Amino acid sequence: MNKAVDPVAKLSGEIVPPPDKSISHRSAMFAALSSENSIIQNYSSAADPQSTLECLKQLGVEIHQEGSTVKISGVGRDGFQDPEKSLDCGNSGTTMRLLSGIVAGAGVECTMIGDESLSARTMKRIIDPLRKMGCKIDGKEGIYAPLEIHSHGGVKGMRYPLPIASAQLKSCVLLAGLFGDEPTEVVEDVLSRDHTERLLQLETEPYGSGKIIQSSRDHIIPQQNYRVPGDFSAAAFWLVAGSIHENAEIHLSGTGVNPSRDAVYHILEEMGASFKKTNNRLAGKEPVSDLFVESSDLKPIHLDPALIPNCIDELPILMVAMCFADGKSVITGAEELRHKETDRLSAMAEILNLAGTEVELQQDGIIIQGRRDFKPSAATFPTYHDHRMAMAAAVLATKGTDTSAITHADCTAISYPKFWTDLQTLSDSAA
Ligand SMILES: O=C(O)C1=C[C@@H](OP(=O)(O)O)[C@@H](O)[C@H](O)C1
Ligand SMILES: C=C(OP(=O)(O)O)C(=O)O
Repeated sequence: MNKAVDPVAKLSGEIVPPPDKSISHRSAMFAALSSENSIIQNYSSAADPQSTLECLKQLGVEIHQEGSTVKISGVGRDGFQDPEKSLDCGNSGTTMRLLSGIVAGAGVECTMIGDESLSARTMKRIIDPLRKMGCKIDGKEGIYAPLEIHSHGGVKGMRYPLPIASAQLKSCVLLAGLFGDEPTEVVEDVLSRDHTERLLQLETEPYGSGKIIQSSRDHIIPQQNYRVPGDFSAAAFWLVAGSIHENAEIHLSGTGVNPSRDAVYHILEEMGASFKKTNNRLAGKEPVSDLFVESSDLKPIHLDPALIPNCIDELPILMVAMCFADGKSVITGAEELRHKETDRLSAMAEILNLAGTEVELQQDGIIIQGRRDFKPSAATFPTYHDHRMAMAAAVLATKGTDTSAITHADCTAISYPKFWTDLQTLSDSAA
């Protein structure tokens, strides 16, 4: 389905961002792992976190969903059943990489599958460490889904310096580590999102500029009773939309502002964006605030590569902001973008090019020549079925010279089912 996006003269109103995707996945998996029952409020209705619930049900976990409230009866580490069919992770890398840590650790006999995009994403990063821990796991051509997982003689704890700054890899190893008699220590030099350590209340200690996180069979897995915060990664589309429109005032209530996720807030502020953060509070272990953004003049930036893991999913929309910052902006150290739902570096270069921005694509980044008075050309923007490409292209198109089309627009349901309605709400309230 193509979606037409018209230029918008003004953007204003209040948005409640969708429930956080990363936290929703984890809340369900950790609730299942716990020996107690949990009630999770504001669980995401997006396709990816729903894939996680379906997989857990296949593993014998009792789950009742009423609206956005999800009740999960914990089965404990040893209560997972061998599923009758393959575990379908859909489009969700987080489901496949985190759940594989649990099922491989538990020695559940199963096959994990995904859609075309997920089946083309490397799983080598999790297969290698899981094998070192004694888990039995194999993939197509050794590195892709379907993943075949078998029972084994027990998980061996290990010390694991992370070779990639990836929260999915970190979480996978820590989750498998929960099944080992000896501790597993994950050494993280470059800090990535820390929801797993927070929500499981794992022991962490500082180590150089990073930290060491520990898991083992002795660790008691806490109940997961809380309200999932609004998704900062979804809110980021409106932070940028509000910054680049001359006539914008957007309120984003109940947005998660975990410091390991909110780098783009600070990057945009450094670029000159005008934000306010109020009503700071906690939802369970996670910080939440109400955010406000209004029109601003953006300056270009050379992004510090150390910040990349803390804004990895926001880089596509940050590239859109860079198109409106007067001068040359540079992103380096972002090769991981090539391993997402699509190659997000190439796809964004194509989208920005079609809009008329001068870009230079590099192996690990992009150089963008921005202009304060930039008027994106109307175009049919390809998304490669990638939700973040679709939403970034849509925000760009709201500044266009004429009506644009966004291809495969329904892919926004992967993380943000109400995206198109929210865009309409912000555009209508300006009429
Ligand atoms: O742990 C998570 O919930 C996620 C980690 C990130 O992936 P990597 O760990 O591969 O960087 C991110 O891109 C993804 O959307 C969600
Ligand atoms: C990369 C993403 O998710 P996942 O890896 O879970 O598919 C994303 O949501 O941008």
